[in-house]
Amino acid sequence: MKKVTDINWNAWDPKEKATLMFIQQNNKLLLIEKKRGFGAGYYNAPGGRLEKGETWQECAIRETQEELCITPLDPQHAGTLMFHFIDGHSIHGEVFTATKFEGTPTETDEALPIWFHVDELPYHNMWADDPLWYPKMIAGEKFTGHFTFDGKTMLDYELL
Ligand SMILES: Nc1nc2c([nH]c(=O)n2[C@H]2C[C@H](O)[C@@H](COP(=O)(O)OP(=O)(O)OP(=O)(O)O)O2)c(=O)[nH]1
Repeated sequence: MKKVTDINWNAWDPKEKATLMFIQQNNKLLLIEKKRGFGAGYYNAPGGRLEKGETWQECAIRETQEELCITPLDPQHAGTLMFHFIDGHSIHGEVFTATKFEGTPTETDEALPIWFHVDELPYHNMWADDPLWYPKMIAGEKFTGHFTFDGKTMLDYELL
């Protein structure tokens, strides 16, 4: 299925569930250069797969602790992303934001922390859908995105 309208997103059953955590302070976003795993080499937010028994928010906090050695404070739910890959892979992502955190962002095996001004984001080295929904997230507007991908190539999308 290549078009987002080919998919019944209400009945869609993702193979994976994952989170993203965006720390935003003074018009800057704390991103990572992802060093390994899915999307390695891209800039992204810290995040990763939901583990059994944890909530989305607990996952977003845990992954940020694991990848950057910091603890986001008072995370807010920002949006929902659903990715369908034509090879059968699929990921449901929940996006969180926070303006405060404890600790010092530190490089780990998984991630190198880098602050970017919101007007100078490295979209050329990010997932193709990111420029579509980052502006809403930065503006604090809730969003839901549906996307079809062939590998790294975005085929179709709708943003609600
Ligand atoms: N910004 C953005 N993030 C995406 C896109 N697609 C996608 O999977 N992600 C995120 C969701 C997850 O946080 C991350 C994939 O992480 P993952 O946890 O499934 O994979 P991983 O290989 O890093 O595995 P692990 O850390 O759980 O061991 O990438 C996208 O199009 N844009």
